[in-house]
Amino acid sequence: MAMKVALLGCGVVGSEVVRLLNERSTELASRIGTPLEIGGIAVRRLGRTRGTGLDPELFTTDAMGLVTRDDIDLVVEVIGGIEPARSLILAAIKSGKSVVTANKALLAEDGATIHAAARDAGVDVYYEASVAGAIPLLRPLRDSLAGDTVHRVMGIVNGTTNFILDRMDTLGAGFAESLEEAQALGYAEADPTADVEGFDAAAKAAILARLAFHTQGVTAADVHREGITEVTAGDIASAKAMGCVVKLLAICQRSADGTSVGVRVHPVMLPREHPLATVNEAYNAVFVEAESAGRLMFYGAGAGGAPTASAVLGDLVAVARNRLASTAVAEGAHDTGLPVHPMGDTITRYHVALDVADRPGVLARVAEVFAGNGVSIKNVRQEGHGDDAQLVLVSHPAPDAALATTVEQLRVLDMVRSVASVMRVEASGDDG
Ligand SMILES: NC(=O)C1=CN([C@@H]2O[C@H](COP(=O)(O)OP(=O)(O)OC[C@H]3O[C@@H](n4cnc5c(N)ncnc54)[C@H](OP(=O)(O)O)[C@@H]3O)[C@@H](O)[C@H]2O)C=CC1
Ligand SMILES: N[C@@H](CC=O)C(=O)O
Repeated sequence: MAMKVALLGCGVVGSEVVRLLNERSTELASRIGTPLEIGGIAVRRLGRTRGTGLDPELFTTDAMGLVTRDDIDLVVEVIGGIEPARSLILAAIKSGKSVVTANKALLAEDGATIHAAARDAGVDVYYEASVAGAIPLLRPLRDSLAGDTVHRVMGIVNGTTNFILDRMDTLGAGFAESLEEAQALGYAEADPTADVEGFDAAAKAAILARLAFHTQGVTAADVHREGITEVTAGDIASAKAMGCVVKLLAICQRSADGTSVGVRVHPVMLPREHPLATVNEAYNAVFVEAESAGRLMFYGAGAGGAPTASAVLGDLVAVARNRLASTAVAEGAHDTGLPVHPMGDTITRYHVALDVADRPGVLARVAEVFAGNGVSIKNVRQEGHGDDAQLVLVSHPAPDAALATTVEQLRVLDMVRSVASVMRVEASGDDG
């Protein structure tokens, strides 16, 4: 007998899920051991042309009625956002359905509730598509690395911002036109503020931290977040001058003593020889550093309808197989309870470019401010002369709070006309 799938949402991702379910029905049936059949599709606007070729009778605006129908076995949620997605997923779980979702915003805000409900009901909640699109990353972290100790997860997890930064770097394109292009290609969230202000990457970072460090309490609100809206053409040029490229990174890291974790999303300058520096367009790439496995790198399409639908289908096959075997993965039962430490305690490195008056004693005064905050300078160079003089400094690793205070104090020095660029720097080696 066929297993019936309820699809919630039929937009960029949902319509590709429909296409792949139709095109691959025979292979999927043989891989699972039984066919999958679309039992219904919930959308917001019934009249919209979707080109799925499906019977219009399958479409409904009654999503709650659909997920609680007795003949539905599996639910795929690709609506996005917190509500009604949360209520629909919880209702599906309560009525014994396994769920596949791409919804990082919801999982980052309330994943603990959803996993607890799934454990109680003995059903699966799979969400590979929620982080890094097509890249198999979450199941390797959850399953393959379950016997190891992960120290750091660091990567590019938002396709839209990587696309924009890449266009700004390689073509000198503007921010707004690059964002419009990313939207047209189906990479951006329904509200692209989630992408450019770093909310989407922060949600993904929270999910990665939870899986990597087995700590259920990390939510998007715990993640230090800075987006790319403040990145200027000057920052890009400054990075270029240093042989670097600007990327928005998500970094989840155990503290040196292993008693807490840091979770952050912000732009960084990366040396061009760094493997993440070569990740262009909407591609994503994530480094995982584990005690015994060493360094692993995951790379692939991070956004877009078809790549994301591929991850959804992989999960659908997995949960369908589990259902046939009357088993489910109980996720989140074990909790290390590791707390998230404040950004100020995180060890980072800064690049600072200052427009300064070109007069004797400037460098000494600037160096004094760094020293006063216990921050040592790795290198310094002067560009230009007279009114155009710019002092460019890169610090050694130091607590982020000390670096931030250093910049605040530099801003008010009378010989500093303006702070032209401030950005964290990630080294090619281990000292980042
Ligand atoms: N796009 C991408 O590259 C990726 C997206 N994701 C995630 O996948 C999910 C879907 O994204 P995407 O497909 O791009 O989003 P879209 O905005 O393209 O599609 C959303 C779909 O949900 C439907 N919908 C919205 N509100 C309701 C509601 N209240 N009841 C029923 N249906 C509703 C919409 O209906 P209608 O068509 O009638 O408006 C639409 O079909 C999100 O969680 C997103 O974060 C994850 C990875 C990559
Ligand atoms: N808007 C997201 C879509 C995938 O998660 C992105 O750009 O990465």
